[in-house]
Amino acid sequence: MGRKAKYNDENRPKKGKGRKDKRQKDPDTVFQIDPKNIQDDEDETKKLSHRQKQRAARRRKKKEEWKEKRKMIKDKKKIKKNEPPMEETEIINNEDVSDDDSDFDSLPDDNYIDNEKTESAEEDLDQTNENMEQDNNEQDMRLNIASQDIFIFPSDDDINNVTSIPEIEARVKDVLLVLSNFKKFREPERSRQEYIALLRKDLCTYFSYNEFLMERIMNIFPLDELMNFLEASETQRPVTIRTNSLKVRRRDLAQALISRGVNVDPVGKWSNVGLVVYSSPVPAASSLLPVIALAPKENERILDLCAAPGGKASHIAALMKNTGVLFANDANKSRVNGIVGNFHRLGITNSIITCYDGRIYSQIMKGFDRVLVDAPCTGTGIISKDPSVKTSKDKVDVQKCFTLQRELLLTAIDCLNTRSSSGGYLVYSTCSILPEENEAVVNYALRKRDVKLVPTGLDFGTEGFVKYRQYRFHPSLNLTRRFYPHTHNMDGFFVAKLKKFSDIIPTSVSQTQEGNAEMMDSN
Ligand SMILES: C[S@@+](CC[C@H](N)C(=O)[O-])C[C@H]1O[C@@H](n2cnc3c(N)ncnc32)[C@H](O)[C@@H]1O
Repeated sequence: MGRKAKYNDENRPKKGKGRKDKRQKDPDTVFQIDPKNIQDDEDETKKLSHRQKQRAARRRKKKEEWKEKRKMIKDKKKIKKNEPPMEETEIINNEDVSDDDSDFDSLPDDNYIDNEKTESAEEDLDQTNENMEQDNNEQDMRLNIASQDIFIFPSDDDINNVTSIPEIEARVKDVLLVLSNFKKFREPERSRQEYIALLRKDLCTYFSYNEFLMERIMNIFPLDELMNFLEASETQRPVTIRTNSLKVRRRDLAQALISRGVNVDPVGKWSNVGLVVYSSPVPAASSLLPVIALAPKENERILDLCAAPGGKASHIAALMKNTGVLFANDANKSRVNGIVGNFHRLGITNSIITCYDGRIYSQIMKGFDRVLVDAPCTGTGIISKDPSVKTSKDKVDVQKCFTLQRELLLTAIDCLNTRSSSGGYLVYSTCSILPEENEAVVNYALRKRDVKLVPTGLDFGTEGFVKYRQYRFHPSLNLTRRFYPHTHNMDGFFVAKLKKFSDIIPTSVSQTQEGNAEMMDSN
């Protein structure tokens, strides 16, 4: 017997182990930036390989050298001040070389201070003690750091000849720690860029990315979020299915699946057709988002410009309740055949399926109430599904993608009917997380056509970038939404919704805007 699906029942009593146990857990973050996690040398030596021990020895040696340097600098300062009498200087030096704080407290003062000394000598002594105390505090602070495992920047040989993944993992943790408090943990002669470059190299090895894509991803996220994203992209997102509301209600579908032993749950309050499946392979929750944002209405004329294999188009048809007309287009003929098959199976009867290059669609047909552009992209949001993205995408791929995306988006806008009584809306989406394919493409369309961004209607997701590195986008780009595997437990995705106001094609564009666009082009 399956279990009954109960919706709208928030107070359902908690049951013991069961399907909830199969929920995908949050990603385990191996890399945590926590100074407390640093081992001292002794602990470390117990677990280390031969090469690691050699490195640890070099670290200790370097530490000693640092201590010596500090001591010399301090001694010089003392001499400059010309304060303490000889024996006190010795005491200071003794204390100075000691690693044990208790040395200072236990100094037999009386044995070292001549009772015959003048008042001014006593004042000198007070001053010296004060200095010593200060030095002591400083040293305490230093020792706190020294008692931890200070990360010594590796030599080129060490960088290039890492032999094991645990070594890389340890080094990534160390570098993250240094970067988390750069002033405190850096080596003075090393720049932040050097640590970042080392981190990038190690992350590429650890997670198997090429340097190009890793650099792009590192530009998007702060370090702690970066690690979460990389970890989350190693794990497949939960499978989500959409109820075909043309044939069945979600409640009945869930019941049918549960009675066949499939573990399902509603995907979330934001969708009334999605079900999360806890043990099988198919599309992700993010694919529901663009259609929810498009908000198709009955009896409208709607275009899905890049529709194959028809996942989102069939969702649109269902929301239209098989009324109006849905044009489902794709440039790829064999993929178009997939749409035909899927539409038959799903009982969709309001559609016309076409196979054109989307970039010329406005020359074939126009006057749509709504258009969806679910654009072809680099797929950097779905790395967990297609890990080849990690190594196969380069600068040229990104350029090719955003050039095509811009052209498709402009044509899609031209296909929209400005005078539509119910619509005039367009949704642009990608499964990429790169701003070049998302905010920059939409920003380009804002300059080239008479359109404005409007809220997506999705009440979750993070805001699109208005600023990204040195680039500045139109402030309304904050209305677009980004979705990430590590924050929303779904594939990486981008959704923007635009409203068209007229067929006017703006000609004059401010220099700054053009400048930004050129920067994105040359990026
Ligand atoms: C992200 S997929 C679309 C997925 C689809 N919306 C769905 O939900 O099933 C992008 C699609 O764009 C199509 N495509 C690529 N270049 C195109 C072009 N110039 N015109 C129209 N479609 C194109 C690809 O064949 C691919 O099927």
